[in-house]
Amino acid sequence: MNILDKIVIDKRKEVNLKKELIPIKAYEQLPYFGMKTRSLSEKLRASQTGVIAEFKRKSPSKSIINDTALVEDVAIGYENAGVCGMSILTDEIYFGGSMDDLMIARENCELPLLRKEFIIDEYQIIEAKAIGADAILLIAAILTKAEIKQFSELAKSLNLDVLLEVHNEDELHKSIMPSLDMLGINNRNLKTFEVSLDISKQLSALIPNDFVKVSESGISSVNAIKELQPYGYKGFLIGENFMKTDNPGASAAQFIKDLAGL
Ligand SMILES: O=P(O)(O)OC[C@@H](O)[C@@H](O)c1c[nH]c2ccccc12
Repeated sequence: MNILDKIVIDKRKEVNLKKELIPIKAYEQLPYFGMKTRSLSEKLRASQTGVIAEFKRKSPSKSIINDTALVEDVAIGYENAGVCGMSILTDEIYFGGSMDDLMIARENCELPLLRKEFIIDEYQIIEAKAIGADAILLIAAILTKAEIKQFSELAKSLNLDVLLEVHNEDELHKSIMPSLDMLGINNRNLKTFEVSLDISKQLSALIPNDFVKVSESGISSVNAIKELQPYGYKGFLIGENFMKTDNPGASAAQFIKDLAGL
C-alpha cells in the first residue's frame, strides 16, 4: 500500500470519529462561518509574483522541516513579505499541522488562507469555512469526478475558493469543471515523492485558460518561477524552501524582492 492510500484510510477514520464527537451544526455557529472570504484566485490573477507560501512542519518525504517556527510569526512574516496567500497544512499525523494552526494564522493576518488537507468528506469543507479558511485544496488523486463536483460546489456555496490539484493528464481530464477556481499541478508525486518541474511544463497546455494555473512543490529558486511563468502559471506554492530556514517570513521577503527584480 502506498503512502497516499494510507493517509486516506487514516483520514477517513479521523473524519468518522470527528463526526461522532462534533456535529457539523456546531461549526455553523462559529464566527467565521458567515464571514466574507478573501479571494486567493483573484489575488493571484492580479499579482506579478504569485507566491503562495506554506506553513509545514514536516512531511512524509522529509521528516522534520521546521518544528520551532510559530505559526503566528510565520503568518505575520509572510504577510509582510507580500505573498498572495498562505497555505496551512492541517493534517497532524503526517505533516505535523492542525486546525489550530489555521485559526491562529487567521487571527494574525489578512492573507487569503488555503486549508491544505486531504479532503475526502464534506465535513472537512464546513470545518475549513468555520475556522477561517478562504480556500480549500482538492486532490484529484484521491477523489472521483463526482466527489470533485460535489465538494467544489459545496465550497463555492460557502464562498471558498477551490484549488484542484493534479499530477498527471488523467487526473486533469477528470477534474475540469466550472466549480473550480485554480488548477494546481503538483510537481511531486504524492506516492513516490519524486519531484520534477517538467510535470508543470508538460501539463500546462492542457489547462483551460478559465482557471488560474498554479505550480506546486519543488520550487526553490526565482529562476524556477521565471521558467514556469511563460507556461501561463500565475501561482507558485512554496513550502520547504521557506520553512527550512530559521525565519520563513524573511526568506519569503527576500525571494519576492529577487523575483520582482528589486
Ligand atoms: O515543500 P514544497 O516542495 O515547496 O511543496 C509545497 C506544497 O506544494 C506541498 O506541501 C503540497 C502540494 N500538494 C500537497 C498535498 C498534500 C500535502 C502537501 C502538498
